[in-house]
Amino acid sequence: MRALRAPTALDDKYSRGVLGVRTGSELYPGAAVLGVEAAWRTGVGMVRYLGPPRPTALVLGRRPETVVADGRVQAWVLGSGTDAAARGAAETEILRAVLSDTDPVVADAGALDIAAHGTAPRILTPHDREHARLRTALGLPPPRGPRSDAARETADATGAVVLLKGSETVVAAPGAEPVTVSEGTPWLATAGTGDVLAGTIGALVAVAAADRVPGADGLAALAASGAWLHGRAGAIASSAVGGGPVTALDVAEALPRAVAEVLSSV
Ligand SMILES: NC(=O)C1=CN([C@@H]2O[C@H](COP(=O)(O)OP(=O)(O)OC[C@H]3O[C@@H](n4cnc5c(N)ncnc54)[C@H](OP(=O)(O)O)[C@@H]3O)[C@@H](O)[C@H]2O)[C@@H](O)CC1
Ligand SMILES: Nc1ncnc2c1ncn2[C@@H]1O[C@H](COP(=O)(O)OP(=O)(O)O)[C@@H](O)[C@H]1O
Repeated sequence: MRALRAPTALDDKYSRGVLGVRTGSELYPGAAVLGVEAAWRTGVGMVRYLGPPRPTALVLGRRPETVVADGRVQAWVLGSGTDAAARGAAETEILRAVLSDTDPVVADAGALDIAAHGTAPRILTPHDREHARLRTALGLPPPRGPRSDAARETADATGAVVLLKGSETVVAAPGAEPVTVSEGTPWLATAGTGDVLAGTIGALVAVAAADRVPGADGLAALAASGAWLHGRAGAIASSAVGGGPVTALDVAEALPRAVAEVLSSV
């Protein structure tokens, strides 16, 4: 499966995929802006953002093209900039409904606990600390030994693709050999780049699912491609400032160049 395709004369905004995003909170509104920005910059037909008032206002301020009305989507990003401990009953019910449906889901941060279960095709995107917490909740031992072994075990236990973030990002699909993505720069170790990654992968999944909902192997390939594009965008953003530091928003803004590089090489 090709993770990226350029639009053609036959495309419209719906044929290119619609991504639904439920991220951000009053405490972490910026995470919503970063994920939505990244999704647009990766190339998707439409982004629907559904969240609390403050992040909604900030998302619209930065990206007025974002649709904030509910409606059909081809994939979801859930959880960046949210805290599972602060989630209300109504939001839990909505997330459960999404996770027991059939549209693919990218789950980050505050949605990881709930997305460990569900019938929807799922990509979980923990960093190491979130991964350890998730394993505890699942009754698995703390991660020891190679990160890829632990990620694979978590993928097997949840039935989801597990993308374990770090300087080396591991992508493990249930029952399959994990792959490692090391494209990027240590400058990516800065707040909010994980929120950008979730939006990037969400866009790739929505575009692919507009054609056909991917199976676990396809989802894992899209997750790895998203991690690679995100790493490449970080490297491009740093090069643009002579190899200097980047912010998460810089990474999102560099995504179109990373996408263009890939499309021009095929
Ligand atoms: N702009 C936005 O809106 C952004 C929003 N974001 C959102 O924030 C949410 C939480 O994400 P996260 O990854 O920080 O959470 P988490 O794994 O619970 O880690 C917390 C642990 O870190 C530790 N710790 C704290 N300070 C430390 C220090 N100085 N040096 C070393 N350790 C330190 C601290 O440990 P302790 O204090 O117990 O030692 C604590 O246990 C999540 O929703 C994410 O999406 C982010 O993406 C950023 C941009
Ligand atoms: N030292 C590093 N080298 C390369 N990439 C890194 C490094 N540290 C973190 N990253 C990448 O940066 C992102 C950080 O995500 P995350 O930990 O969720 O941060 P946040 O929650 O602040 O958004 C991930 O994509 C991760 O792979």
